[in-house]
Amino acid sequence: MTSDPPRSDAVESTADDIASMEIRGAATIARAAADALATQAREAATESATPAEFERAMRRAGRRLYDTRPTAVSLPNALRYTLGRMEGDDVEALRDSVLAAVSAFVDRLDRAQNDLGRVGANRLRDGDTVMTHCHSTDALACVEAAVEQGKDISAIVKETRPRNQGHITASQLRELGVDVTLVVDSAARRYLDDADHVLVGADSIAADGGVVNKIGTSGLAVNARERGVPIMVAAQTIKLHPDTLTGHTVEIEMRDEAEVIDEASRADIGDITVENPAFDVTPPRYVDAIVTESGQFPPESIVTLMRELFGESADRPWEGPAEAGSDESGPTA
Ligand SMILES: O=C(COP(=O)(O)O)[C@H](O)[C@H](O)COP(=O)(O)O
Repeated sequence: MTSDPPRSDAVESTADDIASMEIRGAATIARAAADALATQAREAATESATPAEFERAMRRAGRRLYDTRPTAVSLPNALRYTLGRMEGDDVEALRDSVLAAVSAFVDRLDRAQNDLGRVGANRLRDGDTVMTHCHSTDALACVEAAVEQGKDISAIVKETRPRNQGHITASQLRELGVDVTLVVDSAARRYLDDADHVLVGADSIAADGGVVNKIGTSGLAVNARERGVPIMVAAQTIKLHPDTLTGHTVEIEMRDEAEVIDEASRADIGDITVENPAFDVTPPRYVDAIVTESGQFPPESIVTLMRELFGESADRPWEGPAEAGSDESGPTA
């Protein structure tokens, strides 16, 4: 029986932080996972006697990161990009290939966010008000670029229960000098009359143009459409979910009920079921534009971009041959 290669502390702590949402948001998760793999590669290079052992250590690390949260496809796409470029005949070459891939991936993330910010900013006019939901660095990049273009932008920020990521958005918008009005989620429809755009990010975008984002996005989009407010989704292309090309659906994470209600209140109420889905799917017909680093797209045409980027299928390089005694046994999907 082969024993498992050691996993870096950086991988363990990054995985724990992603699961507990210390590290959160699709783009930030992708970057953290890539950085953790770089550390794993450096450590595995000193610990592995053979190239096969190195590859196994990397796959095992990838699998640990993959298993943290299921919905943001930026995470498997980060693993795909970095582990998919692992190559070489000896341990040093393998290590260097992973380090080069991580560095290229992180550069790409930075560039993609800046580029999509400029595309999104072109949709915003001087004096516009955006309504936001949750906290999206891609969405904020659009506002930041608009402000840099000298436009005066205001924001109505939904608090985003249960974890109030709207507070992070409000604080970062204030740092940009944007006027912010914070509202509870249920006040969104009332305040849509004051908004010129709904501006949200995405955790995953399906081949049919459906947008998976923080729970509450779909209701906001339906209300916005009814009010005639355009819905703009800011999402770099690592948010495109290649598995949906072959008919797979995106798994929606269900989180702990303790995020919704404390134990004492629950005991007072009596025997109830509490559900806490973290994300929902906004059908493409409610989305006006998906803003990416490659330009803006109507949701229906996102499939073409997805095919260009991924072909017809997506590899899962964190999955290797099943090995006895290992926790990296074959595909689960
Ligand atoms: O839904 C969320 C975050 O959910 P959670 O807080 O549960 O991770 C964000 O809108 C997207 O991840 C996009 O973020 P970004 O644009 O930064 O990738």
